[in-house]
Amino acid sequence: ITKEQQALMKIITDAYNRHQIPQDVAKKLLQDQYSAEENFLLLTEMATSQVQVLVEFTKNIPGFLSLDREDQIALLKGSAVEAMFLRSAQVFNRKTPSGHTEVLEERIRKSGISEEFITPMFNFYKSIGELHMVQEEQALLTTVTILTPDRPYVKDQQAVERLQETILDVLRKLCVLQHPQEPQYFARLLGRLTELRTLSHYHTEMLASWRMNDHKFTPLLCEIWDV
Ligand SMILES: Nc1ccc(C(=O)O[C@H]2C[C@H]3CC[C@@H]2C3)cc1
Repeated sequence: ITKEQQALMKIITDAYNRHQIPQDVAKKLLQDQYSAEENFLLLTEMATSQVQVLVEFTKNIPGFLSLDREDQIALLKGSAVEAMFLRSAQVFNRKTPSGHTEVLEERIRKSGISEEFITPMFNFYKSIGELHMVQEEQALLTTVTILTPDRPYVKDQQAVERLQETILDVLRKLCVLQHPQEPQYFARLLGRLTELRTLSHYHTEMLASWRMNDHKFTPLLCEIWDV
């Protein structure tokens, strides 16, 4: 890893750690009662704050703000679900001492999300947990997801591709350094991104089923997901 690649990794990882869900939102998961309504409202608050965190994090990706403005929006809208599932997988797998994990799982299971989406979601969380990613890998993988050139409405795909390749190069080298006994680790990481795309299709249906039962979303979630 070259000096400038180390600098790039540091910028991205620091930004990733700096922009986290506010503790008060995470703490709420433990307090209030368990009605489906209450759980749904908590998840809405969690998802909204995760999107806000995503926007702030993305602004720190070197080169992102130099992209065409409309392409920046297209990348954010196109990657929000995947970045959110990646982030919530990491929150979920961080065995917090106070057992947030079970509570969060309980709330997700009892929030009006139908079983057909719950299963793939928790399978994904498990498959992310099994990777035991270091925080740099988490930050870089999320960045690779955001910088996906073939999102809908991206005009200058080349410019996005150049940025993504830079990050992929650092991530590949980092994986070799962090997991020397596992040469195919980098490929496994990228395989998770494919699983993420499947999840985002489930997510769209999840939103539609919530809308059906006139569940209220926040303006930010409506805007980022065109609901
Ligand atoms: N009104 C909404 C509430 C929650 C979501 C959502 O995607 O929730 C995400 C947070 C974690 C639990 C389900 C997914 C992952 C979307 C709209």
